[in-house]
Amino acid sequence: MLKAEITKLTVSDVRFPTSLEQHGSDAMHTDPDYSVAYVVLDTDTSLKGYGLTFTVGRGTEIVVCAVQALSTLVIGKTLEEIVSDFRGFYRLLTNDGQMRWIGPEKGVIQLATAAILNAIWDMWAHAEGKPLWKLLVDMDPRQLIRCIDFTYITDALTEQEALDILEKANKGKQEREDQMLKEGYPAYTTSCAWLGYSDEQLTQLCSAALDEGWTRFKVKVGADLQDDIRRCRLIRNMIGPENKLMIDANQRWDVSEAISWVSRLAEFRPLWIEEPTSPDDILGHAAISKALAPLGIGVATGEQCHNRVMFKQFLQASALQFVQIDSCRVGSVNENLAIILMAAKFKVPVCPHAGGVGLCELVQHLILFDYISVSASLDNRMCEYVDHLHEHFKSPTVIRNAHYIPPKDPGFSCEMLESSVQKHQFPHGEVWRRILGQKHSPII
Ligand SMILES: C[C@H](O)[C@@H](O)[C@@H](O)[C@H](O)C(=O)O
Ligand SMILES: [Mg+2]
Repeated sequence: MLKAEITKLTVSDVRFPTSLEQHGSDAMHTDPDYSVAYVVLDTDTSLKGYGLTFTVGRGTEIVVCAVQALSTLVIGKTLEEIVSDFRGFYRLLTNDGQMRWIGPEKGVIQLATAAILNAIWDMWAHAEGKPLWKLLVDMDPRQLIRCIDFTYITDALTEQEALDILEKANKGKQEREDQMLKEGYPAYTTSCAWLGYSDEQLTQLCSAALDEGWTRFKVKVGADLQDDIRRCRLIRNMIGPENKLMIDANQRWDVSEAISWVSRLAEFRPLWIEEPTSPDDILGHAAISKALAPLGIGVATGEQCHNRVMFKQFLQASALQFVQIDSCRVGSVNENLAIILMAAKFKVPVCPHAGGVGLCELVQHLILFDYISVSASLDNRMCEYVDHLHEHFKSPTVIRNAHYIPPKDPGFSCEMLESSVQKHQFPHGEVWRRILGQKHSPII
């Protein structure tokens, strides 16, 4: 299977009209249509690879274009050539002498890189007949290290240190894998409290979630302080003093505003404030972290953090207390391995971001790897879950008692149902023809 040669890359613009019901809405993204640039790699054998990157609607066509631009670097390669020097292949994609100018390693081009590399990892896991988390867990630490590009991060984490972290975590690995298979990985839910939901909806969804066994809840904040106070009070009263509450402002504030706004919400005892300000403002996050620490509130960020270099600086500056890796924002598994290992070195918990379509499916593999092979801890750790659009995936996430149950099917859980892809293609799929055909649609 490793000898398979990639013969074709197909990329589609697939969008779901979630904005019609305000699913996924926050203080900055008030009308997201959860979307993906969806990649299918064909080979000269029956082996295929499926990958995606997440977007929120308009602009997905630009990511599709970037994937097409990168495709020339992929077609004609065998899986073996790629994975036997995965670090080299990562650099080939991210350091093309001309295309790196439109990055480097950030923005649209990095989203496109993620979609392609996610498809390669999916193909590799398929070739080995394992779910991706298991492929990673079983991999020799030296081989894992050879998948990572350490350029620009050796002042924070050397290859030797990364290897030491992995080797140290060898102890107890089997027990942790067994525990995960039995109990699953702890999750929190965001889908009760999107910003555009009414108080009635919030109450109803939160009460249903409590019935299902959820104990950790995230609430969107940042548009209006009085609304935030009312909504946080409502949720805290419903979930009681013991359950966990997190708040997420999606980059809405300046630094001093973030500190004063969150101080007003401190009475509801949020565990963290997520993305309080610009995702690029490392020193701003450090100032917010310092100001909120006495209130027992941490800072979480990562869903729009460009790359490992940014994460390095966040960690070096003590600018975050929760690392929110994202399976589609940075350079796929390769770059997330670097981030997970840096977080371990700095002893900061990883709590992945998954608010989007497909993000839960993908990131569960990475957090299972983090627990089994790196951190060996569940302290202050949980993985985000949103209850939207799983029905479009061939191997959707399985949640039991508010825990992610490890996927068993081979691959990276990226494959979507062909019928879903067809129907939701933008703008010619049946769903969009219908919506765009209606005059005065809120989406146009
Ligand atoms: C537009 C999206 O739904 C975001 O609001 C979402 O990813 C969010 O920040 C999250 O943390 O889940
Ligand atoms: Mg968020």
